[in-house]
Amino acid sequence: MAAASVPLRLAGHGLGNRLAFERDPLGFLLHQRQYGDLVRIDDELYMVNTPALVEQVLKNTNSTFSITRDLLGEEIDGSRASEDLAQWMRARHVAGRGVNRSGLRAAGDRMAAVVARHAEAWRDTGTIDAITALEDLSARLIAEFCLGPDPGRVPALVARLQDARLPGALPWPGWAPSLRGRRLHRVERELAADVSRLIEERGTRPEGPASVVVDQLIDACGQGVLTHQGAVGVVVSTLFAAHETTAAALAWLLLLLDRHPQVRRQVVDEVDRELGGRLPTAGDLPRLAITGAVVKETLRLYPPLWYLERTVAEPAELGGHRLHPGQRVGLSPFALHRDARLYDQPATFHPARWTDRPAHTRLPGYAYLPFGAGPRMCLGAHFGTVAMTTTTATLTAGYQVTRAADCTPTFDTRTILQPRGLTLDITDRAPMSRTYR
Ligand code: HEM
Repeated sequence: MAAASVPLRLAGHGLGNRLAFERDPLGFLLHQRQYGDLVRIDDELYMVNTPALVEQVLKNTNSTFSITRDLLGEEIDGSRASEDLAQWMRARHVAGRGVNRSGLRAAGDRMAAVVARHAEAWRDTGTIDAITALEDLSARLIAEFCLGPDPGRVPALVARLQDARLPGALPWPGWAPSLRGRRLHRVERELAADVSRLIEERGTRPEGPASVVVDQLIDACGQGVLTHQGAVGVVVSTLFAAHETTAAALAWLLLLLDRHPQVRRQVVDEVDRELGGRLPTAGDLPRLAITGAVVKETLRLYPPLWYLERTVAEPAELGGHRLHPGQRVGLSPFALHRDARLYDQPATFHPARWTDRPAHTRLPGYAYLPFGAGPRMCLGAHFGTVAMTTTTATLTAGYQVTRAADCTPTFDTRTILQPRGLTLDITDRAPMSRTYR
């Protein structure tokens, strides 16, 4: 491992760094890298900037380093001995068995039909707000996947939970955050109640179509591995973690295809050649190599989770520097993915880097992290990739998706990384190309 640099304060004192981080988070993350592999932002926060140090932090999460906020931003006890952590790890293990490749194969075959239905409605409207429409789609995809073909109000409640969490564009008055917190908890309770009812209904009527995820959870509850509340919790967290990230990634992907018509042409040719006008199934995806590379490259340039953080739980040494419990360590997939030491022309959208001379054959481990890594790696990495590839193939096969002339999207980093203000025009590609209708 390269020796870590002396930790540095960029702007002379810690507060300056914090303000710079808040003002322009992405610019700050790219800027701080030049100060070394391990950079001190202030007494509390350090950044790691190399795959080797990132590996040390992510691999040792749940022991030396911990996650101290849940997916909704609430504080939790993530220490090694915590019962909450043990319960979460059991629940994620069981849910993970349902999110595996065989569980996904059946769901993947149904997925394109859901995308096609949404796309027709978008085409009828003509113009869509990308984030709202894609969140609606991904909430539906993940709700069906977790809970079966009839997830009731769950997709709509997931969208409401998201709204309740997002800070407004204007600063909040002092009393407002507690109002927002109350609203967030109300929607969370409603969502948990609906999920709980759907799991119970499935438990009493085990015949008929359902989802592998919910059946795995019910089995685990029956064996005493998991409580009913634990099963509900993992579904709520999964719904929430899945829909916003997948929607943001798809929005970036559609924006990139609009900006790079020659790549779009390659995707259209591949989809026409491999699918011949029908909807994609899970079995088609391995042959959609260019589409898959576009998905990978989008997640490299615009990883929705652009910044990850851990709290030091036990005395640690990182890059030759001692860290103490309570201090925090940050790492940025966004900055790592744009590091010229790891990627040629890192700021260029170049999907062929994943197919022509596969970048991953030369990349060190922990250099490509859209889904994180280690024991807390994303539970839905495979589902997210399948959902993005299926959606891209279905949309490009049938429709022309272009950025509306009057919109200028900007970087939104308030929660995950999204193209704020992206509006898309959806029209039929060519009547003959849509034989699946
Ligand atoms: C393109 C889409 C997605 C991206 C970029 C993404 C990214 C991530 C990342 C980076 C983490 C790790 C956070 C950390 O280390 O602190 C994570 C966690 C998680 N993701 Fe995803 N995700 C996506 C889609 C999904 C989907 C589809 C699901 C569910 C099927 C899902 C479920 C989860 C869960 C449950 C966690 C928490 C894991 C834990 O803390 O143990 N994600 N995601």
